[in-house]
Amino acid sequence: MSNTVTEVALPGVQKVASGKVREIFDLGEHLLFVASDRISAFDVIMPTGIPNKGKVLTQLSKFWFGHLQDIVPHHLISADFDDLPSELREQAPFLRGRFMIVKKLEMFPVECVVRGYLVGSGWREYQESGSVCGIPLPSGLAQAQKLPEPIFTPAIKATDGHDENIPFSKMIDMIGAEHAEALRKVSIEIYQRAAEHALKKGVVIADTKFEFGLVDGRIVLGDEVLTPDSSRYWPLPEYRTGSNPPSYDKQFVRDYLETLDWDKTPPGPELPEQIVQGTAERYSTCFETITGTSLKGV
Ligand SMILES: N#Cc1c(N)ncnc1-c1cnn(Cc2cccc(F)c2)c1
Repeated sequence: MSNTVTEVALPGVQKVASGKVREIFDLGEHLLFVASDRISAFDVIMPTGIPNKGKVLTQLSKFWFGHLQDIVPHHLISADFDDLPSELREQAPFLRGRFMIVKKLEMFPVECVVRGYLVGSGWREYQESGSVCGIPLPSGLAQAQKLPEPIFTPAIKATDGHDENIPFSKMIDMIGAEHAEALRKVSIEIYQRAAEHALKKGVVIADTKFEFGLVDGRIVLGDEVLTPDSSRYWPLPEYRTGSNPPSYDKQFVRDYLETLDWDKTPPGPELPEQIVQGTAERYSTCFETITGTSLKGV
């Protein structure tokens, strides 16, 4: 049977939000943030899941929340199975390792993107204008080159689901100068801390996206954080400038899809078992490399 994955449904709890690969449910005082094994490539969700992907991304978020909590408070309350309500422990054992019980935040309607390397839409914009999101950059930079300093390029979720870059001035209009400047500062600080840690482990975190909210007027880090779904992870040994470096986690899937006569529109094609297993191994290796611990027992 193919390892297909459907949206998570949970008995007795209301779903309040869903993304490509994650769902949020209302537990009353808190929220339940669930990561599925779904994987997307070229912005299309594949019908075949990657075993343990949701567990890896959840446990990576838990690691990074702890690693960064001296800089910024976070919304994670617990990722321990024993802390789930009893009816969920009994009826949804598949949640083990892939959920977070989180505080309810008053979310800012802005995605806080930090770019440390010149790649993707940033590279394309730089080639045309010498700047990224209106931020001028030195001339002569190569594709995937490390930027002199990380840049903050906020975005909003467009109606078609894609991220739309906005100028910092619009972020100020949306949430006020005090919060906009505070989010820019803390986003760059936590990206730098994480990127430095990852580089020591042989992983380049090229860019990432944070989401924040407020609790009692205080800024709190929400969503997932510094996962391969919210960030570009590159293996350092394969990192080169001048082309798009291979993705730590998704390269097997991307390379396989490029061999198909597929027009990159939904539905995505089923993934062969060897691609699934190879990708699952990349995710678990990524977790062990970044955290220095094993997923076994989670
Ligand atoms: N995190 C968080 C969070 C929180 N702690 N409190 C209140 N709201 C949110 C919240 C609401 N939507 N999102 C985006 C999002 C993320 C993941 C999956 C989705 F479907 C949608 C985040």
